[in-house]
Amino acid sequence: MIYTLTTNPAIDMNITSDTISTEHVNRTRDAVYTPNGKGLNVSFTLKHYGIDSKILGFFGGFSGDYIVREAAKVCPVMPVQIDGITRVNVFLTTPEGEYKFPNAGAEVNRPKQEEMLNLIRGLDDLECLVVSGSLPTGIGPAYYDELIDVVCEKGAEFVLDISHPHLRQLVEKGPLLIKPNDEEVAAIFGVDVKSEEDIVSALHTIHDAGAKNILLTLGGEGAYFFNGEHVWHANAAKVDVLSTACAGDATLASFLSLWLADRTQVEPALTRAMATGANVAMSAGLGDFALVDQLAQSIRVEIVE
Ligand SMILES: O=P(O)(O)OC[C@@]1(O)O[C@H](CO)[C@@H](O)[C@@H]1O
Repeated sequence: MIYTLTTNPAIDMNITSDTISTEHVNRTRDAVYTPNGKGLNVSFTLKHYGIDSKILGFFGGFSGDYIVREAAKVCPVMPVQIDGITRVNVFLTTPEGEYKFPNAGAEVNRPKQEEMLNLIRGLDDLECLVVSGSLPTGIGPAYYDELIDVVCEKGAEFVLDISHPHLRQLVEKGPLLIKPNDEEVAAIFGVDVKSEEDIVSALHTIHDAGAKNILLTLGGEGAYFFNGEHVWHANAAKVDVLSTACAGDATLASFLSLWLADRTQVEPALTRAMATGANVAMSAGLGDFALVDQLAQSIRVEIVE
């Protein structure tokens, strides 16, 4: 069974405003509220493609209750209940572009952190843990080591989609897959990714450091995948972007939906990933995936090394 762990879930509030000014009241419209957080988005997208997963995370307050209730309609949820209130993240679309305001998240104290570690220790069917997103208040980066050590003790695999600088050390623990973007690769691994030559070299550096597979996303420039043998490139579908929130999570999940079960299926997995990510960027939240097949027609995947 795949489990997703969202250390810092959120209700995403997507709103639109024609103006953004400190001088006037900024009236907003078209509010869309969705139960989210990076790992939850992965579970929802996997479910769309017929792959079961279970959701782990820290949840509290009215917002936490809402997320657990809504998520449970899609996948089993195993919450660790915290005392604070799960955050609400704001995504504001304006004529100039999108503003993202992720909140820090309610505190998760040490007993709750241990409760999660024990919960994972007790999972008899754990095959792969997807750890996604930021750490809330109260949790330091060493917690990622604790989580991964529990997963490894159980003989399971793990996927990391985190932007914490500690990712540099965590790759030494041999993640099955990491999904950085170009900014994260530059900031965390200190390597430039301006040209294809840079990118291929960066992928080798990260693989040599311990990541078994790397899915490097580059927004409008598409994505690269490296499995230690070959490097693939897929272009990005051209779409009218409404909100990029959730697109990266959907890209990761849709890739996993084909590739986890059969790791030779890189081309179809990358095609599905790029089409799904583009479709999600056309709507607030994850949207309905309605245009994935159509967008997939415009994706070309090639081996570049
Ligand atoms: O603060 P994090 O955990 O890095 O990101 C949280 C978040 O922005 O990521 C998702 C989109 O990827 C949203 O659903 C959610 O609000």
